[in-house]
Amino acid sequence: MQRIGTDLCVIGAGSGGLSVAAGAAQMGARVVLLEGGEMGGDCLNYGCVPSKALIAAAKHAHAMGAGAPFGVTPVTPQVDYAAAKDHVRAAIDTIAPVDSQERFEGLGVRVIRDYGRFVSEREVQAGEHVIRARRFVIATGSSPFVPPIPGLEDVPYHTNETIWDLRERPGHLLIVGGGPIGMEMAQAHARLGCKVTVIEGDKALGKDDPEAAALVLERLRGEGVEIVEGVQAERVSGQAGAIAVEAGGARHTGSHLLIAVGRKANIARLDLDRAGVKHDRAVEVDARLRTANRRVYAVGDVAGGLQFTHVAGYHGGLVIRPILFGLPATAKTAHLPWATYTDPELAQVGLTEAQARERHGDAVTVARFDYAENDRAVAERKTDGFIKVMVVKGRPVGATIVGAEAANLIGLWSLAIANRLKMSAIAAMVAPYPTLGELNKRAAGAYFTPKLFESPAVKRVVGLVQRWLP
Ligand SMILES: Cc1cc2nc3c(=O)[nH]c(=O)nc-3n(C[C@H](O)[C@H](O)[C@H](O)COP(=O)(O)OP(=O)(O)OC[C@H]3O[C@@H](n4cnc5c(N)ncnc54)[C@H](O)[C@@H]3O)c2cc1C
Ligand SMILES: NC(=O)c1ccc[n+]([C@@H]2O[C@H](COP(=O)([O-])OP(=O)(O)OC[C@H]3O[C@@H](n4cnc5c(N)ncnc54)[C@H](O)[C@@H]3O)[C@@H](O)[C@H]2O)c1
Repeated sequence: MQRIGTDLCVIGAGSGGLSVAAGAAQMGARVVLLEGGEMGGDCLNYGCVPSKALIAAAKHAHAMGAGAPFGVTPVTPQVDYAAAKDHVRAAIDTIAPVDSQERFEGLGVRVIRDYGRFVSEREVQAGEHVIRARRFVIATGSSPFVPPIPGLEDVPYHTNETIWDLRERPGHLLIVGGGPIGMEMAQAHARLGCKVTVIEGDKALGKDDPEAAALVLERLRGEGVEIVEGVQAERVSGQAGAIAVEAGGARHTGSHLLIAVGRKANIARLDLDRAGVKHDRAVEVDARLRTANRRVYAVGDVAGGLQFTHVAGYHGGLVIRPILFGLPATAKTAHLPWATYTDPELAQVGLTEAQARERHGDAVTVARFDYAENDRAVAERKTDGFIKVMVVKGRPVGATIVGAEAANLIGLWSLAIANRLKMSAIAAMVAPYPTLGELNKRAAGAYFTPKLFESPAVKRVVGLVQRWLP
């Protein structure tokens, strides 16, 4: 057994752990980083990167059949599904060096490729090493939750960890779960030529604004994706190539099955009780991301809040302050955006309209602008969509965008909320013409329109000034 003494031990080399390790090492701390699986974690290997790469391939396939309104004869694309998966692999391989053991060792981090578990309040064991550290950061992420559906264990199924290795194109992909994973994969596979059925126990994209989600679902249905809502998958049967899912009294049959019903925090291997770290289904943290053990922090998916790469990165940046400098830092959530990369994209930051009305009642004004009124959207035939901004006392408290480039557009509202900017600051911005970026400015304009153009007081003032102006 080799004993190592260090300032900081980071457990998990995904989006959160890598942010902490890179920042701390570059600022002079001695850092040990443990990773039991692949460097880069879920996002690089099984999540964001492969999903966005497959979506990109699907977008190309879709475009080949969608040129008619532009005067371009549609053709049925010849999809080589295995080659699309090669593209997915290439995207992962291109990004992998940034998250690699070599790069982190180059930054001065000691990387140990093994799973870690607490053996005391101050020590973690990983293989042949026992690491005693001043501070620990748990950044072990999450894994696909596989529900105990009768029959599932006897049938071949995929999760987000295995679907990227599938090289034969599914004839008919059954997807259980209509959250972001389910819907992104549904549209991508439909566009790559698969028949797709989504079985959703409640409402598909149910965590998002219902009006915006409905627009996405309408598009997916229009592209041939069958979406069955309000029915739980109750039983699974069959074998490779012929699988049946029974749900709500109906039997859905397909060739392949993807389970996408949410995540479970990776805490089972950690022996958290040995460290006095409280946990339920995730590690319990306070607003400063501290656990019940004052030497131990938790960041990212394992901390049980919003489960996104940029949130794990944000957490990582935050905990460096107390760990390195002893300064307090509180995690805020109001400005954290998320996006679902369907076409149209669906993005949210802060409160939805329903949440804003519940919290602020009549004090909320909803400023809205439609893509159909944006000239660039018209030129590109991307007119499906809208932006809604929830405003209280002149400041945005939330924004919902559904439509082309929604994920890019939402960033401005995160900036506004993070810095408590007023709507006047967004209205003062000048966006180049013609861009989708104008949508943000026009939404701010829509907030002021009734105040300026429908106000008798403003009309009276203008009338008065005009009488006296030389
Ligand atoms: C299909 C899919 C698509 C997604 N798309 C997006 C997207 O577009 N945008 C977005 O923001 N988010 C997306 N996400 C979510 C995103 O991947 C996660 O929020 C993010 O990876 C969380 O980072 P993390 O550092 O908390 O955990 P992870 O990235 O999961 O990293 C945790 C690491 O810890 C390791 N580990 C676990 N236990 C131990 C242990 N005991 N000892 C040592 N190592 C351990 C694991 O092997 C893993 O490498 C997607 C997720 C999925 C599944
Ligand atoms: N674009 C992105 O940023 C992105 C993409 C994919 C995933 N993610 C992250 O990964 C997380 C997990 O995604 P997800 O889609 O697996 O989870 P999710 O929890 O968001 O959605 C799962 C869905 O499955 C349904 N469900 C649960 N049990 C069911 C059953 N037995 N039968 C039918 N339906 C059932 C739920 O009602 C829910 O709508 C997301 O919440 C998000 O944080 C992000």
